[in-house]
Amino acid sequence: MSIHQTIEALPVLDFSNYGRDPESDRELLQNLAHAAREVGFFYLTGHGVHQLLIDEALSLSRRFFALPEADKLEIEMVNSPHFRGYNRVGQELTKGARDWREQVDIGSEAPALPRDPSLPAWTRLQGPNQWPSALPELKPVLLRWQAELTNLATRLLQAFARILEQDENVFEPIYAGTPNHLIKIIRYPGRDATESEQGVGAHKDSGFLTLLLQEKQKGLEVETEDGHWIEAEPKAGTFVVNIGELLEMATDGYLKATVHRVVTPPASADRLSLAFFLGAPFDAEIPLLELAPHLKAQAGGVTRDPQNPLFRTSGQNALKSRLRSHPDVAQRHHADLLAAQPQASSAA
Ligand SMILES: O=C(O)CCC(=O)C(=O)O
Ligand SMILES: [Fe+2]
Repeated sequence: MSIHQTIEALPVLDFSNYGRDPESDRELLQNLAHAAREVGFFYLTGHGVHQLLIDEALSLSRRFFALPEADKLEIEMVNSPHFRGYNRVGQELTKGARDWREQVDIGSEAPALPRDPSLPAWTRLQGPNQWPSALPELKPVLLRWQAELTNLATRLLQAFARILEQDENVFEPIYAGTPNHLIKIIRYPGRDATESEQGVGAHKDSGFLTLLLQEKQKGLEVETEDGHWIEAEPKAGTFVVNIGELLEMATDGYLKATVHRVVTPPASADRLSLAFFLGAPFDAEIPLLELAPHLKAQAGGVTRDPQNPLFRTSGQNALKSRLRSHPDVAQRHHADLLAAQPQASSAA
């Protein structure tokens, strides 16, 4: 990558005029290319997601986390072979260490497939979500959230295709039909209620793109190429967008998935965020784009980490992340797969 100076803050991109006229598109795409290559993280304004929906999604998430524990445990993830549902604080691991956050994972909804040893193991990821009976309003709002953010992430992916000098629809197999996405609603308790600073440990996201909504409390930090951390504090009206491992793979490292983490909030504060990960359908093969020579010359290859092998089949990649992040689910439902799995590294 091309970092020659210390970056102090994430860039802000305004998407409101995207697609209206070639002149403003050119400027936006230039800024996007810059942001994507320099930090791999940026704030997005003009995203078109209605403030009322944002407010509703945040307030219902808060109400979910305020429910009595028994109501939350009704949808505990360990009940779901498909890694859906609620995790208590300290239940999820990043690089083998506990993340001090509670969360609900909601994926693309589809019927579970029969356990058939002749099917690839990642088919076990497909299945229904769990929804809390104590808060029935949560489901319709998060389904709208899924639909809106899939739409936004798709438009962003088209813009990424353009900065890669590809056809705008080169990633269509990723989002046409039934796209694969994951929502996490997350609450990070304050320092008085945790045992460490690790809200979520340093990691890369495993999908194509992540869109993150932060409520008010800061804590997200992004690692720059020169190894320092910049704060991505909440900015009203914005999403934080970042690149995941699948986009790194598709571009042979021209675009990089950037390492980030969340630091536990101070005592008596807490932090709420909603993360949306656009992945690829589990049966999709991640394409390796044929980049123009001047782009290819800047593609440094995919980061090789023996602890974190990357697979071209999307489902295999997703299963790897899920098994190591949720050892309780893995033990209960997928013990037969564990011996074959390498440990550590990405959170989602
Ligand atoms: O909560 C946040 O701000 C970020 C969460 C995150 O990075 C993740 O879940 O992958
Ligand atoms: Fe992340």
